[in-house]
Amino acid sequence: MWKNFIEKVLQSASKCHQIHRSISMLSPGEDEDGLQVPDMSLFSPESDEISFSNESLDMSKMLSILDANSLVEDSNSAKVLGKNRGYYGVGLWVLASFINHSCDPNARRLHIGDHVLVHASRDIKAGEEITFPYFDVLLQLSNRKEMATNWGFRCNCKRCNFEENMCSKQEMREIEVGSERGFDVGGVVYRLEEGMRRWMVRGKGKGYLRASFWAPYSKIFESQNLMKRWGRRIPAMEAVVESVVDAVGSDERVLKVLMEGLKRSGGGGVGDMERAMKLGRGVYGKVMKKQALRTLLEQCNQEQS
Ligand SMILES: C[S@@+](CC[C@H](N)C(=O)[O-])C[C@H]1O[C@@H](n2cnc3c(N)ncnc32)[C@H](O)[C@@H]1O
Repeated sequence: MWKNFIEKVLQSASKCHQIHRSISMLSPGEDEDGLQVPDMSLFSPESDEISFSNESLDMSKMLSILDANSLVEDSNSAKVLGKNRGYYGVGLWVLASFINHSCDPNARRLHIGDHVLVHASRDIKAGEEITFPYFDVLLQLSNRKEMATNWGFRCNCKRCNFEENMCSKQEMREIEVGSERGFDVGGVVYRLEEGMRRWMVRGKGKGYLRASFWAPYSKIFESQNLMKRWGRRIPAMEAVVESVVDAVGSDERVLKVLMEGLKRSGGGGVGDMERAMKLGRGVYGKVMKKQALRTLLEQCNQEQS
């Protein structure tokens, strides 16, 4: 699929000046300091006239650009999954290509047919850079660093910097190793919560670390036995979910744990549902996808008529 995709894009770029020009504006994944901010008019529908290109393509630049900017129909980007994976779909969306990665993202993307919608996953301040995750951010710092390194960059977001400081603590490293082994998830969560209390980690910092150790937290919340065994020594699921969503935005996996927990505890009343809807406001499921697709199609029809 990757090969077909590359061939199609190169063919379109060699035929159409507009396509060639807009792809050439994208980052080849390195030496970004020399890149110019493109004029927004390049992306306006008026500049969409087809004009034939007779410029020859700089193949190696084009390939680097496609490598650094192509997305797959998944939360991961093509570069993270590897070119030889059987994707369900892979594409290049020029405007979305200007969005950088952050482990503390404020947006998500949703693929609908051939369209990609980028939507806020939490409140965004005026002037704040829009970022979405290129890879799973519910992972601990060392794993995220590895993925960013594979991509060819170092994430310098608020969360990574905060965790970099925390991870210099010997105890934190032990918690990381415990989490990687995956045997004693209760012990990992208990040690982390105790550590955060002693190190006086509050607010977003707590959410960042809980997001990084989401795997052990979710294993406990999904198991009645573990919940019984650890009881009050670990925080309530609702409090953990709330802090994770507040720190890194909504995620289907976090909401799933919340909904299943509410069902088990006999919750799920109107108040619970309202809270769950509020926490899940950055996640759109199949129904929303269908509605968005319908709206897109209606708009396309209106433009054509
Ligand atoms: C899809 S482009 C993103 C937009 C690009 N930065 C630009 O200015 O056009 C992907 C490339 O951006 C850079 N990048 C993305 N997120 C980054 C981050 N958090 N820190 C540093 N570089 C990043 C990497 O070089 C990556 O290969």
